[in-house]
Amino acid sequence: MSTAPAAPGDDSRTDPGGSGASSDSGSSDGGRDGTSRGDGGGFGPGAALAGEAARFARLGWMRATSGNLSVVVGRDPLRILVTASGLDKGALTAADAVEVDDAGAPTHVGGAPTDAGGSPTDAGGTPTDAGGTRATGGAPRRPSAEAVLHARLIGLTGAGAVVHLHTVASVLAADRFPTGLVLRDHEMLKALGRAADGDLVRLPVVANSQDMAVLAGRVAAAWEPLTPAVLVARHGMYVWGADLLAARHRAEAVEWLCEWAVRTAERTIG
Ligand SMILES: CSC[C@@H](O)[C@@H](O)C(=O)COP(=O)(O)O
Ligand SMILES: [Zn+2]
Repeated sequence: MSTAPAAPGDDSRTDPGGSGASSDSGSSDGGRDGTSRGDGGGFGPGAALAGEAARFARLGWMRATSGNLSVVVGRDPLRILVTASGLDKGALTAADAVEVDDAGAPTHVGGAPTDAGGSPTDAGGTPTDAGGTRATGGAPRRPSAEAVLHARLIGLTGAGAVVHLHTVASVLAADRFPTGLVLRDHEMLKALGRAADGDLVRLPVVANSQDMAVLAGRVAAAWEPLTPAVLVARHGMYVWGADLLAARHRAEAVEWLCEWAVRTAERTIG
């Protein structure tokens, strides 16, 4: 007898081994598997995404439904839980997340299995017309429009979590430093895993695109192995880490550095 696929927000299905628990800054809020208790209530990756999103939203970094977060829940094959699209990121619940594969395609659509392209199928693999990924008893949910980019970054970097935030300072910095934000001699660089003295760090900047394949290609071409962030012009930042807590701390550092750079440029250049 085959096992029924778990609902996308079903946190009981968490794969602790694949959740990115090997944080470089500890596990999230005490959760042994790095998935933590989130503000959305409960434990597991869905609750962790909701909790992180609520935290970022309180900072004003996920306004107007912007931004999206993801966490790895399995490695073989790669399975990623990503926030659902179009929702208020300050008010997510544990069920407001969708599991996707290494290409960013939903693995469960309408609670049913999918084919290799993410299209819904019946138990025998015949395509069906189910409309969207559905948490148990809930409304249909689609993965973030930027799930493809999350999957690409996780595949490239081996990260356990990715955060995408629409912060004002990251957009201002990308405007001001369109060829990349070069930084050195900052204590805050240590939060990015870099040295505080003499280490030249460049945050890459890429042009925005509404075509996720194009944007993912730009980010894939621009990212640098020692620098866990990319700025997207007129859009925001992508930051990654071993788990959600590491990604959060790095995002906070990127925001701090962007704000410093922009304010300093205003003061010294005008
Ligand atoms: C204010 S809409 C922003 C979106 O277009 C997108 O950039 C974004 O960050 C959120 O998309 P989502 O599909 O909700 O994950
Ligand atoms: Zn965005």
